[in-house]
Amino acid sequence: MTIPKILSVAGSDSGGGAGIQADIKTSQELGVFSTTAITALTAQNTMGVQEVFPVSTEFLKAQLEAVLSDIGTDVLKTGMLVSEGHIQVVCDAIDTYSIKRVVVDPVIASTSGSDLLNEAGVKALKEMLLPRTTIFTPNIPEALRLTETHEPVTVADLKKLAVQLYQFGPTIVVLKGGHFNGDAVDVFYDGSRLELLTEERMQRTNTHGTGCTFASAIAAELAKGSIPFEAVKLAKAFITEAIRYGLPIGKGNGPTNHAAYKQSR
Ligand SMILES: Nc1ncnc2c1ncn2[C@@H]1O[C@H](COP(=O)(O)OP(=O)(O)OP(=O)(O)O)[C@@H](O)[C@H]1O
Ligand SMILES: Cc1ncc(COP(=O)(O)O)c(N)n1
Repeated sequence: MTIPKILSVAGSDSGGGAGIQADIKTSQELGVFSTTAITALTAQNTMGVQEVFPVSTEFLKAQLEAVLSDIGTDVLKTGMLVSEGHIQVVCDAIDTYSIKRVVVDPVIASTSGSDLLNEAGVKALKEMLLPRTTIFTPNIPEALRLTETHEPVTVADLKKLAVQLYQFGPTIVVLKGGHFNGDAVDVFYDGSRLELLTEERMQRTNTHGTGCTFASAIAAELAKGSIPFEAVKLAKAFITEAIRYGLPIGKGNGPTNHAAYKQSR
């Protein structure tokens, strides 16, 4: 029996809704084994990020080597990456272990406004990691930061932005429309095929960790052998149910409900 596996390289969210915790819960729900390499510990809850304690680049490398030299992985997924040095270590691991499927969620800042990747890290993300990326999943503020363009107003603007992001080198761009005005429209672009994945926008406050959950669902489905577009379609259904049944936990923005998709089947 082959067991599908993902390796999540991300930060720990003590509040349990985003980061490593979201990735583990999502892959478990989708029947995929997840290993982890933690880039930073955050003291965080539904109100925001109180403190960040980065792991040294040497210790990140030790975690990656421990996992990859023994267990291996079908897909490597990244979230919070802290700095240029951390990105270099991840790129070295991708090359050394010839990892062919890489899902990159460019966590630049938390929804509550804390920086989770420094300035040099944003440059390294563009120059080093994106050319090694299979599926790149920026949200609109991240896309604008990387391309230095204006806020998309129409769906045509969203499509243009996805095409611009493709120039950074990933095989596929999935531009997330959670921050768009109107429906929650995501754009899938692989250099020739451009598809829209559209769901009605739900008015919800418990949306902490939506990006991490969506990207890890894509990674899990790729690990199970789905082709990229099918993996993205399933991840969209997974996140839609997770947002619909978001959990009223804590005093601020609660987490999404990672169990909702499976319960709805
Ligand atoms: N209110 C909503 N209703 C329906 N779908 C939504 C809503 N908000 C986000 N989504 C969907 O959730 C997924 C994640 O998108 P989003 O743009 O929120 O990511 P993100 O900003 O990286 O998330 P976060 O930073 O909160 O972790 C996308 O598929 C998006 O369309
Ligand atoms: C460790 C970690 N990784 C990612 C996020 C982004 O999630 P959000 O934008 O929902 O705050 C986060 N807050 N913390």
